[in-house]
Amino acid sequence: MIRLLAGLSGLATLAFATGSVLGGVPFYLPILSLVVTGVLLIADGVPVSTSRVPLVVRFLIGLFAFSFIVLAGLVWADEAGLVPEALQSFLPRASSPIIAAILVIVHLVICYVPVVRRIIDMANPFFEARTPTRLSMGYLGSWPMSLRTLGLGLFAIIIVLNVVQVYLLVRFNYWQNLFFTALQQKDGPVFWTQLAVFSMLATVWVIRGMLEMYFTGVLKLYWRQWLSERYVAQWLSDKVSYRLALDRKSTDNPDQRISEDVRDFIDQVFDFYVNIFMTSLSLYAFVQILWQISANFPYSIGNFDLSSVPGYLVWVVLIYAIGVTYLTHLVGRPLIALQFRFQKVEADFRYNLVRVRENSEQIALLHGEEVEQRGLKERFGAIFGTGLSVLYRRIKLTCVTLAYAQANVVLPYLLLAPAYFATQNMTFGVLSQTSDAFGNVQSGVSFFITSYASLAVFKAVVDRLTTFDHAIEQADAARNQGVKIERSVDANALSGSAVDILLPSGETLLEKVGFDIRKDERTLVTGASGSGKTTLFRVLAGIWPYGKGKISEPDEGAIMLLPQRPYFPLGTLARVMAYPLNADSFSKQELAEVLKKVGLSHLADMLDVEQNWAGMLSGGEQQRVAIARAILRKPTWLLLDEATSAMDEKSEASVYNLIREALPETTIVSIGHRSSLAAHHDRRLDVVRENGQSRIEEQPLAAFGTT
Ligand SMILES: Nc1ncnc2c1ncn2[C@@H]1O[C@H](COP(=O)(O)OP(=O)(O)OP(=O)(O)O)[C@@H](O)[C@H]1O
Repeated sequence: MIRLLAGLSGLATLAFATGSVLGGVPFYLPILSLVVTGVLLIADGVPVSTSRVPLVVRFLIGLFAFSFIVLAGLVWADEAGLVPEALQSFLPRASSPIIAAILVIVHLVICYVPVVRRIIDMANPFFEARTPTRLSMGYLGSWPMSLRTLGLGLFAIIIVLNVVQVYLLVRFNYWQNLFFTALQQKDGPVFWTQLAVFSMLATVWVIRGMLEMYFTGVLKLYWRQWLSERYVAQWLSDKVSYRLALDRKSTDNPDQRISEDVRDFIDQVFDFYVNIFMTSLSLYAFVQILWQISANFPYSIGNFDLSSVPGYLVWVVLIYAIGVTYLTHLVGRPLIALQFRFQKVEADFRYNLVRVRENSEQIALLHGEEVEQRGLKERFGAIFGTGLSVLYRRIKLTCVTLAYAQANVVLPYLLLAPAYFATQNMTFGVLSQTSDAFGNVQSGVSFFITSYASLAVFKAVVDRLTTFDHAIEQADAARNQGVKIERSVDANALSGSAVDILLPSGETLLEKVGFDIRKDERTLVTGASGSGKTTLFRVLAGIWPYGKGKISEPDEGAIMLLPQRPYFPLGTLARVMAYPLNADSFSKQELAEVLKKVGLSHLADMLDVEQNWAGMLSGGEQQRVAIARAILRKPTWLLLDEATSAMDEKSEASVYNLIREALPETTIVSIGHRSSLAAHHDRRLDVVRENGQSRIEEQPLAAFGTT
């Protein structure tokens, strides 16, 4: 597509050059056309590599290049006298193709600005995604398309709507002149005509606003859905979330990054681009108007005729806007740090409340309410203090901005009134139009000056997402990096030789240990608290990334590990039991039978009940549900890490007997501290911790509990 445009633009260059030599066509058209052709070729990978320019920028370059060719073509057609008189008023200004060509060039250049490039690189994958989706537009219907078509299509519509907005602003500006002049001259017919024109313009204005809101909202939602799903998939792929949690220094709050930061990134990248685009266009349009009008307003300071400076009103507005924006910056600057602090103390307070809610039982048992109240009061004290500082700073800032807004009402008149009174034939319409153009230029300049502050906030969001990306990449790479555990498949044993198991800090927990757990015997792993039993199980289950040595074990799917505190997802009891499979993977009857077997027959009628099961069931009952899960899954190897510790000895014995009956093909490896467990196993491995290091020793079962 871009190449086709480059070809068209190349042909246009030849046509414009001929027109220019023959006379009529302005000399800059062939030059610009040549430059646009060059940019298109570079964007398409000629002569540099294609990957340099992201798709989303190539698309924008293409869009603006197309506008350039059309606009330049119209200007050319007008010069050639091909446009009928009636259509003259619809022709673009001679300068319009210049803006389009500038936009083409600027978009290529900004690709090479490092910070902008980082932002584009983060935004681009959405616009490249070929994932099929449906664009549904309420009553109008819905259409299948790829995300890439949807994203680029909506983006193009939004840009066109913004161009329409600037066009309308300019039309309103001219309308002011005609309308107020008609009022002043008591010209009834023109007044009524202009009122009708206004109604039409206003209607288009309202419809345009609604359309922009709709398309922007839809695009942002699709984009956010895609980006959140991508992050969630990366986060939950191949144990990345677990490894991220192990390495606590790398990323805080992945939840916040996936929800708030993704939302903020999309909002800000979008608004930032659209605002810059819109403001640039409007500045361009209104600077021209103000520049032209300046000549009509003679203004002298003493003997100096200010109006002898070309476009002096533009310079005045520039100096004024820079001055006031600088003042606003001085007064408002401390607010950024204060806001940051305010968000932090708010988050601290909320986090404390959540902790109290989650641990309400412990707090009640320990009579900790008073201490908690004091803690919460202190946290709120920080909110109060910071809130007051924010308030005072805001009042000062509002004082400046309100005064500025009021001054803006009269300032243009203050500047223009002397000329208005001194010039007999100057209409009130011109005065009003000038004041409007003045306001537009001034707010455009202010936007550019203040946008650096939003860029700072924006950068913080981009940084948080980039570090998250890096952390995910690192956690993914940690699987292979520094981890020297060689795994080979052996369906009949869990064995290891010269295995070092390390902690995330690099410290050695188990050094050069060997073990051989065979399929045909039930093994009990014992050892003092903190000796490393659970970590050994994590290594066997394939989730612990820190270590080296050789391990042989069955395929990952053959091993199931039940921890002391099982995880219960939110949802129905059937879902909890079937996890991680779907609830409908098992029939209700099957689930009810297993519940009965593990001694939870009283829950058999509640399989479809949705509630916080982890909060409602006792520790022992939760462990029984986990055993039920294992019975449903029928693993070849079942690792029980104190998975029956919350049960009394009798219940524990019946659970072990049940496992033996229900899962005759399954090999059990348990971790436990109770001597009664010896009866359910054939051998014992003891993890001994001495001088800060642990080793594994074979010990007689009979000695367990008596040592
Ligand atoms: N994610 C981690 N980060 C840092 N240290 C850890 C981590 N997990 C475990 N450890 C440390 O490793 C050591 C062994 O822990 P592990 O849980 O394997 O012991 P254990 O023998 O199962 O203890 P217990 O019988 O009390 O359950 C402990 O000192 C523990 O603090």
